[in-house]
Formats: sequence, structure tokens, C-alpha cells
Amino acid sequence: MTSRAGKPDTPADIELRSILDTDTSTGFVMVSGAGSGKTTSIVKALDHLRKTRGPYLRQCAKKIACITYTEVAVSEIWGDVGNDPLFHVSTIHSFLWTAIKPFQVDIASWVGRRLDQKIVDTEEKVAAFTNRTHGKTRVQAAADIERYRAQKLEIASVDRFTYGVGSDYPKGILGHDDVIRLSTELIRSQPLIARVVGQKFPFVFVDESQDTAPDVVEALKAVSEALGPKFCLGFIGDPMQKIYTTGAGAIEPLPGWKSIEKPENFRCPVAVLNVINNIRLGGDGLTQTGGKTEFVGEDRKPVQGTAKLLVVPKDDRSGRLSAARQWLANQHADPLWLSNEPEADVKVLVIAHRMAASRLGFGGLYEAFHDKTSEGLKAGFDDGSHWSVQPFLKFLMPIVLANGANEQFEMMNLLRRFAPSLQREYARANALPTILKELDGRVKTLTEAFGANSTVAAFEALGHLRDGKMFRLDDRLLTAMAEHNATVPPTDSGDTAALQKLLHTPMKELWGYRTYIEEQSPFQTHQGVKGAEFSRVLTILDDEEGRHNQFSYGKLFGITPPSDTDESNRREGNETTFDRTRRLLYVCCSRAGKDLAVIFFADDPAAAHAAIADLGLFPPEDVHILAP
Ligand SMILES: Nc1ncnc2c1ncn2[C@@H]1O[C@H](COP(=O)(O)OP(=O)(O)OP(=O)(O)O)[C@@H](O)[C@H]1O
Repeated sequence: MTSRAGKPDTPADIELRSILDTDTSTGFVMVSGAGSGKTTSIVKALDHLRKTRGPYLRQCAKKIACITYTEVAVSEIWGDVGNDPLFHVSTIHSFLWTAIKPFQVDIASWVGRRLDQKIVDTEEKVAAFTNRTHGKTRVQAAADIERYRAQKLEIASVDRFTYGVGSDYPKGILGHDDVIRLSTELIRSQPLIARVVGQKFPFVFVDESQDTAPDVVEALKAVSEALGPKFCLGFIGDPMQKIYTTGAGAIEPLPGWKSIEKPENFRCPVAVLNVINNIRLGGDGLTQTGGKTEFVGEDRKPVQGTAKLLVVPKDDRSGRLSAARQWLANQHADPLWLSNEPEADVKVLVIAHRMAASRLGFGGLYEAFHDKTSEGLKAGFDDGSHWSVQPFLKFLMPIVLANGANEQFEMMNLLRRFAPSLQREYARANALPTILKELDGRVKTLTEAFGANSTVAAFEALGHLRDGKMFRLDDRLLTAMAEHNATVPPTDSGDTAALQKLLHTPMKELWGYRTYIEEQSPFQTHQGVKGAEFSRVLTILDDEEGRHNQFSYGKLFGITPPSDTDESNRREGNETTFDRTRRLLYVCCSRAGKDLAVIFFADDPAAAHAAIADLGLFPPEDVHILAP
């Protein structure tokens, strides 16, 4: 076990151990705020169970399951428990599949029922078609029904179903969504299956329980109901940190379960802790105590930290952001606020990557690749692996940079690796010195014409690579180039349009995109930051650029009036924009281990300043207007 298990006990840890030691315990719910050390509590509980129950569980080939949200969290906890096979540490999908995969006959009949359902659903859709229904839609629906029928026959010869990326029933592959649907349905409808799952895993802990789907929560509760005290189920989470609309939020304990509170916060300094407690006051009111401490001489003392809210006008957003960082650097005499280097530990939190894209100057390109495009195209663009952007990221930009820095060796490496004109078949037939001279001239042109400030279209740059035999372009890219109309940019959306828009994109946008892909940027999304911790956190609140109507900081701060829908949601007790926005703000602000700054882009800075200072989330003296 690593240092997590060795951290000092909190009262919650002691209470949890006593629950685990009692043979009549059936379950518990631990609710605790940000930075309270939930993962530490889980690791300590696992360590305790290993000591008290390990030998018996091993003898009976039983395991203790710990389910968490991301692969990163899985590997962290795995490391903490020393990769001991007594524990099954995994994401929910992989846990449910491990639990359910022995029931192959039930799985096969579920897949058959699923196909029947798809046929019925499509037939109902067809029945609702009108005269105005498009011919293409009719043909598609008929083809779907045929395909489902054929698949029903094909699955009869599947020997064994496995878990894969996307469902392909005739090949016996079940994707993520099907694994969740199938396992939760089987566990809930067949008590025998529920009992077998619980007997194999007599202890199940679910971390980040607020973002676990309600069906999964119900399925695990069904195991608890089937086995009583022979099974102990624990949900550990924070309803205030629910990020996904599909999450269960607060978990209702079953009768007999214990509720554990863990009020400490070990991460945030005093100034930040006060702010996050204030944010929470308008939500569930949970108040955290303690805060980060450090040794001063022999004694542990609270860290004061800083928390400021800066109201800025909504004009030149990038300029305003730079000015705010400069202001923070001056105020705190801390030049690291200006640094984008990882060591500076500055994180700028934006509501969507769209916003990072527009800050880094590739907003148009981002929209093209995200506007009604396929998931594959979006994902390939987001991580830089798509074939259409590879010529830029892998070759053009590195060689321009190498040329600028006069790194001859690196330039030669890139050319040897990628340039078709240096491949053996071509180079043998031609004089090498001539080829090298030509390539040298072409690299110079690339540097001059397509550098970081170039407004020349990407189409021209690709043409230069193709004609100079510098990089082998994907056939699909060559086709798009052949169909390209340089004078008329496409107005529609989708994958084909995205490629055409890419060809129209000025090179400087692609350079901004490179900065993002190379993670030279300190930007991260509000949603993606869960579980993380940074010294300096700068949270940007900008309703316009977020384009999420689920969130509105203007409404939360009482600047934008609530809509009719907000009012009716509030009256009916539904989740509101206010609840969602408050939670997002809580998650972002609670990441700060030292200094927090929140920037609010306002239409009317003076009015916004007055409203925010009045709210009392931040001390009034820490709410500033940064205007010219
Ligand atoms: N019992 C403890 N004593 C001292 N420090 C602790 C203890 N438990 C956790 N910590 C420290 O508190 C910080 C927050 O811990 P952790 O990230 O596990 O909290 P969390 O509850 O999972 O946070 P969040 O919900 O915000 O993601 C870490 O730096 C961790 O080392």
C-alpha cells in the first residue's frame, strides 16, 4: 500500500471501518465535498478489508470491487492497492461486463429481444410516416428492418458475446451502451443473476457516485436487496459535483444503510474554502471545515491563499484574459500567473473546448469539425489523429519550426520519414542532389508562405506538399482537394463540408489548433477538470461563448433574468439552470490549491460588479472591475 492508506484517519474513516467490521451491515452512502479525500477513504477501507477479510475472500475466490469513473482514477487506485488481485478496480462498464459475462445464454436472448424491439420501433416509425416523408427516409427505414431481421438469424451462430467499442451483434460484440443496458436489465429482472454477482463481489464501492447512471444504482441496490447482509454496497460521492445530466446525483440510502459525513477539506486554502462554502450555501448548504495546512516551523498552520472575482467587459476577450493574468501577476507579485509552462501549475478553465478554440484562434475550424459531424471526425479532430490534419501536425508545422530554428538534422529526419521524393523507388531514378535542392527550396517556401501568421488557405499548403512530393496525402484528402472550390466556401455542415472548410482555413488557424493539440495551452474545460487539483486556477465565466443553454452565470449572479422555463422548472421542483451552473462553478473553484481567480465577462461591468459584490460569494473587496 502507498501513502494514501497511511494518511491520518478522519472520523469518517473510523466510522466506515466499523461498518465494514459489522456482519449485519448492508450498505452506506458517504457524502463529502471537494478535496475531502474521498479516494483516500476508499483506499483506507480497501486496505482494512484486505487485513480483516482478505484470507477468507481469497479462499472462496471472491473479490472486492471498487468502481470509479475514469481509467486515470482506476490506475491511481490500482497503484494504491498494489495491484492486488483481491480487488477488482475498474470503470462501471468493465465491472458490469465482468459480472454478467458468464451468463451467455441470457445475454444471447437479451440481444434477440433487443433486435425485436428495434424492429417494432422502426415499424412504428414507418406507420407514422406521412406524404411529406422523404423517399430516402422510407428506403432507410425499410433497409433497417431488413438488417435487424437478418441480424436475428445471424446471432444464432454467435458462440460467445464479448465487450467491444461499438456493438456488432452478428460478430458477437456488445458496445458500452449495450453492456450497461443489458447488465442492469438482467440484474434487476433476474434475482438469481443478482445473487451470483453479489456472491462473487461481496463488497462493492462506487466512487463518484453522483455521476453514476440511475439504472446502475438501481441494479446494484437490487443485488443488495437479494443478498441482505451477505453483501455490502457503498456509494461515495458529492451531489454538488454532478457534471453529467445522466448522473444519479444524491443517492437515497436503502433502509438499514448508514450515512457517513466527511466534512473536512484538505485541498483548498482558507480564502478558497470560504468561497466554495458560500457557493454551496445556495445549493445543499453543506459546509466544509479545515482547509489546506502547511508546516510553519514545527506547527501546522492554515494556508490563507487568495480568491478574487474579476469583472471584465465583453470586447476583446483574448486581450482581456491576458490583461487579467498580468493584473494577477502584479497583485500577487507572482509572475507564474503569466506562464503557460506546466511547472507554473496555472489552469485556465473554460466552459467548452469551443472557447479554448476561439481563444487560440481556431474557432472556425473547431466549429467546422463539430457542426453535425460524425463522432469519429470530432474525436479525431479533438486529439489530432484524424488523417485530414496529420499532414499539418506531423510534417508541415514541425518542419517549418525546425527550419526556423535552423535544425538541419531534424529537417532531414522529417523529410526522410515522410517525403515520397526521398523514398527508394523515386530517389534511385533521379539524381539525389537535385531532389535535395528542390526540397530545400520547397521547405523555404513553406516557411515563408505558411508560417504561424499566414493567412493563405490550407488548400494551398497541401498542394505544395503534394506537388513537391513532400508528404503522401491520404486519398480521401486528395479527392476533397479535387472537388475543392477555392472561391465558394461551403455553407452546409457534416463530414464532407468539414473537409472543404478545412481546405479554406487560413494557416494561422491551423497553427492555433497545433498549440491546442500539443497541449502547450493551459486551457481545460470546466467539465473535464473533475478530480484534478492545481495551484493557480483561473475560471472563465462567459455565457455567450459557452453556447450551452444549460448553464448561465448571468442568471446565477442575478444579472440575467430567469426564463419562463427556469421559473416553471423551479416551481415543479425540476433541476434548473441555476442548479447546474452552481455545481459547475463549485467544481471549478474547488480545484484551487493556492490561488483562485474567476473572470466574468459582462455586458455592463458596473452593474455586474454591483450584483456580484452584493451576492456575497466573494468578499466585496475581492470583487474587482478590470476595465480600461
Ligand atoms: N486524511 C487525510 N489527511 C490529510 N490529507 C488528506 C487526507 N485525505 C486526503 N488528503 C489530501 O487532500 C487532497 C484531496 O484529496 P482527494 O483528491 O482524494 O479528494 P476528493 O475528495 O477525491 O476531491 P474531489 O471530490 O474534489 O475530486 C489531496 O491532496 C490528498 O492528499
